[in-house]
Amino acid sequence: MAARSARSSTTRLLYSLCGGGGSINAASRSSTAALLAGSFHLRHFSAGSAAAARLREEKDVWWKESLQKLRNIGISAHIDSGKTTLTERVLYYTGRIHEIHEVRGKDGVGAKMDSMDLEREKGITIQSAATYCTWKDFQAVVVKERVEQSSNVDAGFFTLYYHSFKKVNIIDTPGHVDFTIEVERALRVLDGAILVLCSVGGVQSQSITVDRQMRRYEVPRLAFINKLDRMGADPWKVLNQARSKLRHHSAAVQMPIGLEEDFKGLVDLVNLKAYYFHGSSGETIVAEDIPANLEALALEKRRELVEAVSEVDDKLAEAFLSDEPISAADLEEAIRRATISRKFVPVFMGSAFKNKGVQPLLDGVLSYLPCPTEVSNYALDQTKDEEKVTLTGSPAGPLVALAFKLEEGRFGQLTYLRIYEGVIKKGDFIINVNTGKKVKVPRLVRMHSNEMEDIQQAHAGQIVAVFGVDCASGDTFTDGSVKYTMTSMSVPEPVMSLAISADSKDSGGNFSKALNRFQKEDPTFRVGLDPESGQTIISGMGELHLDIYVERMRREYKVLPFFYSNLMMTLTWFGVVKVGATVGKPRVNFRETITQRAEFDYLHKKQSGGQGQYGRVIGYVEPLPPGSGTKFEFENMLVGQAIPSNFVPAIEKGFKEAANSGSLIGHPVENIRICLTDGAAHAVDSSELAFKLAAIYAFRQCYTAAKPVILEPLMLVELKFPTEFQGPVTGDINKRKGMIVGNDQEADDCVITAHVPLNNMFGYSTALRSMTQGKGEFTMEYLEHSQVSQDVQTQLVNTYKATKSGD
Ligand SMILES: Nc1nc2c(ncn2[C@@H]2O[C@H](COP(=O)(O)OP(=O)(O)OP(=O)(O)O)[C@@H](O)[C@H]2O)c(=O)[nH]1
Repeated sequence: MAARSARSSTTRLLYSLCGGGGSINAASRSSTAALLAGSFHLRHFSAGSAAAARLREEKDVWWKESLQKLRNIGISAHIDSGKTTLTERVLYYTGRIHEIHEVRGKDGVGAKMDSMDLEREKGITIQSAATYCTWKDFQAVVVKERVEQSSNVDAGFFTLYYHSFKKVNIIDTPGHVDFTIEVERALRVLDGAILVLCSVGGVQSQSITVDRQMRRYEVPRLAFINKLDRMGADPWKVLNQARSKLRHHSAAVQMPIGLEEDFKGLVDLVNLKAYYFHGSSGETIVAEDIPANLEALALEKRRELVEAVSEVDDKLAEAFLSDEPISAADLEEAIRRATISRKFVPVFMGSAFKNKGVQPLLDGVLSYLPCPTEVSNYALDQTKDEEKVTLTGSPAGPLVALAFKLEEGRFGQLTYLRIYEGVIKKGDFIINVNTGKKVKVPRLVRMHSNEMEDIQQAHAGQIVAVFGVDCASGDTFTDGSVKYTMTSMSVPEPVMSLAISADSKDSGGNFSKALNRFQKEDPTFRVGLDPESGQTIISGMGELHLDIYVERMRREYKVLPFFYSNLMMTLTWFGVVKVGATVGKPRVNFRETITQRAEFDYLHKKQSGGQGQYGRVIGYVEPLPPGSGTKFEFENMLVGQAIPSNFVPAIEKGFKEAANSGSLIGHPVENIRICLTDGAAHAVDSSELAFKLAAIYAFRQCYTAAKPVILEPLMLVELKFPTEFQGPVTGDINKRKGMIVGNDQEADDCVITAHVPLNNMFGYSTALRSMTQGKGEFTMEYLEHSQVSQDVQTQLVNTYKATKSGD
């Protein structure tokens, strides 16, 4: 009897190692899924507590090894660099998909990671998509142990197999700056990244933005120079641009064999071997000696690589300086150390579209990017005044997981989680530390683009999704034994707004459902109400961003939105709004601020009949120093009991409310500090309401004296067009009150960088197309809010007054 219970506890342990699904017999069968996932696999056992202890040890080793073989990476880049095309190849070579489909390919299927219809139609990525794959290094370890008979244990053998592959979780992110939040949240939870660069376009504006984001989240990265098959491909020029524009300390780890139409393969500069990619989809790699005509160049480039790595790696520097031969293994290790410590960016090359160079890049991901335990992550302990706690990244620790992305689906909310510590199992109760709510995990899945695979458990280092758990993006979950939160990601402020309403009462329900869902999923998409007109205002990161949501409303919620017309302008809304719909000019998100200190002394008094109101506030407003990072500051400088302290929060609330709408054009007032120095209260008539009103009126009283100004979003615009059109394009930028800050020549193209007010950029894609016979392209991203000129301010104030008096 005793023996049986000992056996059953070991059975349970093994059973849970197998994922808890099915019986032991079922688990012992060679299931492909289990092999792919990398799992324990039991053949036979008959053992007791000694065996259980042994298994526990084995389990620890397995966790450690499994984590060492895991990579969580993102693929980010400028628009159209080939991120989705590259990911499609990765999925194909790793066996996740069985056919390659192109972005906007002739077969009309589209790439796996662009699963939304809109993405496939437009050929752009809108939402980041997650997937995972396994690559090389299959391991089958057999543990065979004889267990002797003892008082409570049967004699016998157990044989334990475990298998594991190197695994890569990948997030493919959009390139367009309007969807930058998708890049932001992916990078927040990833351990490494591939920065894709176009071998013709080089380092473009959005490459600089995503590189900055990678820097912000301290993400080690590899660069992949894609499209070597294109005319004008010049990887060495792009490498130099990465050094100068991105300040990368980098060197190539490969060099091309031929370029453009003659691009045939790559020389691996670490191993000094040439690789060619044969087969209909480049699946067969043939390694050969370096072609004789490239040998000298390959040696020179290898030396360049060794020198660059030696500059940031002492161990390699020692060997390099003493002129010792440097083996491939030593060089690989040094590159790994330098990349993980973010001192070096190894540069890979290839053509995703022509199926060349993708497998060596995948090898590079495993060789040079960190596994989850090599990246330090920390949380804030809410029980110790937000003290920083370094997370071990071990599955043995308490559960700590960050919800970094939400999607509302037919079956409820799908929440993407990055697990930083511990294990999460289906059916577990977990605590949302931000809300204090305890929730059950009804379903745990692993994502493969828009497909899901149910799993029973997931451990530290993994990226999974849970179904039916209500939470906000950025919430932290634990098992309740700790109260940690992860710092959240940086969310940019929306720069553009649009008034919108449903076409009929019938679609009103769907209209608000759609708005609620989009707002919850995307922190850069906001919905508000214009207090004066009562219109619903949607705000986002740009025209394309708002356009995509309007189109999704039509398709997914069957709402035909009606746009209010401010200026009765009919715009062709990126070709989406048809039937001549009247579209109001989208509103730019202006802000107001003050330029000098102004005093206030306001008494709000109503003492005739009924309950009286009495509150006096005295103090001053002043501009916050530039770059202070705070938008609104309130300082209570009261000494003594002129105003009882219980009224101070109401005063702060009043000032905050007043600052929501400045009196110049009704936009929020920012960069302002309010100091309350004195005041007066009445024993009977003072109330929170009286003081709140006093603060609102005090703000209005002193606002003009504080010399308010209007700020507008200024955009960083990058234009590329054939040089012959330089005259009209630069003339047009000047007309739009833009300031040209960079002018470069790239082959036959002119590349101009300019700062232009967003308010003057509406309809620019159409204008540029007609100025350049459709050959020009541009990207635009938010730079800063800057003060408008005096004449623009007068014009805006007059328009605001006219609208108000017309209401
Ligand atoms: N010639 C050539 N074209 C490529 C290569 N890689 C991608 N393309 C093409 O470039 C275009 C853009 O490719 P995508 O994979 O959608 O680029 P992306 O970076 O994912 O695009 P966004 O996510 O919308 O920014 C498509 O037409 C691809 O077929 C390449 O290696 N060579």
